[in-house]
Amino acid sequence: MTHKKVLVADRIAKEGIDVLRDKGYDVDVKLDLTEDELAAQIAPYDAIVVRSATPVTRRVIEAAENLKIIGRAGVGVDTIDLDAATERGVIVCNAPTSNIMSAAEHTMALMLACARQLPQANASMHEGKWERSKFLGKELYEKTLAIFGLGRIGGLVAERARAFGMKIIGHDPYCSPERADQLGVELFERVEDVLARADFITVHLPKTPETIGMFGPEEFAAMKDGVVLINAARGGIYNVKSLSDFVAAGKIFAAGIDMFEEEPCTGSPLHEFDNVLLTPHLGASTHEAQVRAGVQIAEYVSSGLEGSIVPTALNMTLVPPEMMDAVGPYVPACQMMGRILAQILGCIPKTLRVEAAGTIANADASILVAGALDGILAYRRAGSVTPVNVESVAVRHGIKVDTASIADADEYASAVKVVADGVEVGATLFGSMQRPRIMSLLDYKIDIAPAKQSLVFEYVDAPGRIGAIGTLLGNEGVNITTMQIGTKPSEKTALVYMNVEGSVNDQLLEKLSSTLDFKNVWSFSL
Ligand SMILES: NC(=O)c1ccc[n+]([C@@H]2O[C@H](COP(=O)([O-])OP(=O)(O)OC[C@H]3O[C@@H](n4cnc5c(N)ncnc54)[C@H](O)[C@@H]3O)[C@@H](O)[C@H]2O)c1
Ligand SMILES: O=C(O)[C@H](O)COP(=O)(O)O
Repeated sequence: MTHKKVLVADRIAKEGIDVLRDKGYDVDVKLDLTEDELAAQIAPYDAIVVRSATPVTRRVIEAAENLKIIGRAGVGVDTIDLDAATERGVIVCNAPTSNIMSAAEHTMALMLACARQLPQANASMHEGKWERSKFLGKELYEKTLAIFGLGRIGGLVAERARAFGMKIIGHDPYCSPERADQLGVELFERVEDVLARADFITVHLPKTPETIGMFGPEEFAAMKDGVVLINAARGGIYNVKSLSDFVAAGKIFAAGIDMFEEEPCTGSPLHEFDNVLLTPHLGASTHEAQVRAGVQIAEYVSSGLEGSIVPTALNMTLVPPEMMDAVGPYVPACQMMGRILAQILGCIPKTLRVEAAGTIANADASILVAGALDGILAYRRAGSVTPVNVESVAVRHGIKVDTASIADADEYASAVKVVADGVEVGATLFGSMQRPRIMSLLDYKIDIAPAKQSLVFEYVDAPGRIGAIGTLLGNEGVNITTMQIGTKPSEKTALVYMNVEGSVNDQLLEKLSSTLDFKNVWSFSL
């Protein structure tokens, strides 16, 4: 009998490797492979386990003929090409709670070390000096700590900082007021309001296009003189060049940096300063975190290889066969509807209702809710929403969820409707590939297979509107590939859903809105 093969490409705890071997897998540990070497050797493996040192690139994934699952023994998956994995049907999962306590404790260690100048004092002692007056520090007590990103690690840091008597403020557009209250954090909507108030600032954000470079010259200038800055999240959230300029100018008392844009990092402008405490990505480097990460990822990888639920799958939700048969094909449709609602609402909704109708009316709706919530939160979260974490994710974001079973799906065999803060979208599946098709939007009846990019217009119905939209888009080089019109005769309004190709930007949307008198115009990227 041939055994499934697992490649462990980064250092993980022996306990994790033991779990994989005990389950009967052939486990090879090959460390420090280059991309070329990994691409050349990956073909026979069913699974690969990595940390942050070994990127799993598109090239590696495309060379992986048997790969079913990529396991990240830790939190961040920014070194894994999620799109390439999803395209190839390869599950990507992580161990998102394994090292958060260690990362939070490392953050506190950096804060205290910065505040009391411990590295400088230690270096001075090792040089045989006794310089008591040189190292005058700051207390944490009664200082204001600003936390950017109030997720798992940000929350743990808030709890710990409270024990030091700090006042805690924060910014996280996706954190509910209830969670902020629970954590004792005063939330601010605007970044600049937080910057001006903080004595200490720590970031616990994922690496996204929004967060990379989130702190540049303007933000540093808006901070208090003598601020202490910590980054144990991802390199580049503080722009390194401008951070070093502000350290050089004496604006910043100290900085504690655990993460770098390029790793390994053995030289940077920050290396010049004694009051910048640098650690080589050590947030998760504790015995306890490594055992947890190794064992958890081994269990999840095994679940994936055996076809069971992988609770932390980031790019797909695996469900048991009986559930999958009934509602599984609706998961992508629910994710798509969630993404549409997120783009209409522009914020996380307070209420979410999922109605399953027709032949799926009596199936377990948790997977549909998970799909819808996953879509709504898709742009913001590091993790995915699955039936396993759906309840806690909803509570964490302050979303009240309810579900309904409707026996009759009108002219369809089955359908799902998702309503967020009163905004409705419905979909059914069509064809042998069971592709999602939107059948209603904002209670307008339509019937369209959504493309990657679409424009939606709601307006008071009158002759010539579609022609005018078409002419304007044509003039701007935007091609309409399909469209559907829905009307509400009683309100004398209409909605047109257009799949489009070409460059749709804010200027074009503004031009459309100002030239033609619409009730609403939306651009969706799916
Ligand atoms: N130093 C280490 O070794 C180490 C260890 C573990 C995790 N990490 C990193 O720490 C970071 C946080 O991890 P986590 O597990 O707490 O993640 P998380 O997903 O639980 O929390 C991230 C939070 O950031 C918020 N957020 C997203 N975009 C935002 C924005 N533009 N502005 C404000 N808030 C925003 C999200 O709403 C969320 O609450 C990640 O980058 C992770 O990779 C580092
Ligand atoms: O995202 C993470 O889990 C941390 O950054 C730790 O990364 P590591 O496993 O490479 O130490």
